[in-house]
Amino acid sequence: MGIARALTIAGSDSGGGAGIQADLKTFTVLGVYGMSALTAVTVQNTIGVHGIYNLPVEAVVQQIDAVISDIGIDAAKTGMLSQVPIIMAVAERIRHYQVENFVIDPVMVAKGGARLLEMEAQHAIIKHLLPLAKVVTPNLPEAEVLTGMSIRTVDDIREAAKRIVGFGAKSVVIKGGHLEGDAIDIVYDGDTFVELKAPRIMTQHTHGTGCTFSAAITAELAKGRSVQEAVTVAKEFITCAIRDTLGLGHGHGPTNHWAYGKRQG
Ligand SMILES: Nc1ncnc2c1ncn2[C@@H]1O[C@H](COP(=O)(O)OP(=O)(O)O)[C@@H](O)[C@H]1O
Ligand SMILES: Cc1ncc(COP(=O)(O)O)c(N)n1
Repeated sequence: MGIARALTIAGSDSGGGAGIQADLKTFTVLGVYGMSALTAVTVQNTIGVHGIYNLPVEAVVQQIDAVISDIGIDAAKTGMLSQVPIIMAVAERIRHYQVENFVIDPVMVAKGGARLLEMEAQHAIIKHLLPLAKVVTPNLPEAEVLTGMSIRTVDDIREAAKRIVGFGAKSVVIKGGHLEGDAIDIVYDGDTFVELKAPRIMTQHTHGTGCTFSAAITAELAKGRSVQEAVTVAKEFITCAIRDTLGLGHGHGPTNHWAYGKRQG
């Protein structure tokens, strides 16, 4: 068996903390060969999103075809998808190649408030993409948009998880990064609920946490791990990355993608 291979279909973050850059760094640290299909170029740093240039849908499809037909993949994930035609095309290619280990991070809005997905594209994610997902990783606001619910309590989170699995995703991780108290994520596979719990780290450097977390899940699935094993490693990975801060930039800085590898010795 050769090296595990993973593809990220996402936007570029020039600041290097989120998007394609976070995904490729995470794949690398976890020992997985990373490839990318770029959907958009963002002009971004730790202060905010200063510009967005979407790529033509053909460019996205051609990148996916080029790497899968030649190098092959063991898992794929999506991040920023921007527009309905890109979502439709990605869904079609994932179905065509029968990608089983498919992780969707339903990125909608950057931490600073800039929209990374058009409003009308939210429904396209539900209809075309979620039924293909092995794991979908919404944060709380994204889970609210996907379900149309307002989520306040743990019972609400469980109800939202059931609805999202009802859309056809095999499993869901609803991330509690936006709550107060411990950083608790709820995993649901249509059968059982599992809590991933870590202490909340007081820091403003959480740019790219969602990208990094979903990339770690993807990397572990690419190695043949189960969903439960993959989310457990990913939680450890993101907790280390937030804790061992790099302190870069003047705003919301990136996490430290090397921290987990150092921890392993
Ligand atoms: N301050 C924090 N301390 C510890 N864990 C955190 C913190 N902020 C986010 N996390 C964790 O990081 C992961 C990504 O969550 P979140 O930040 O909610 O995603 P997103 O970037 O999509 O908004 C989750 O596992 C969440 O619990
Ligand atoms: C290109 C790109 N993709 C995704 C995010 C979301 O980042 P976060 O993980 O902080 O929500 C981002 N800011 N930029």
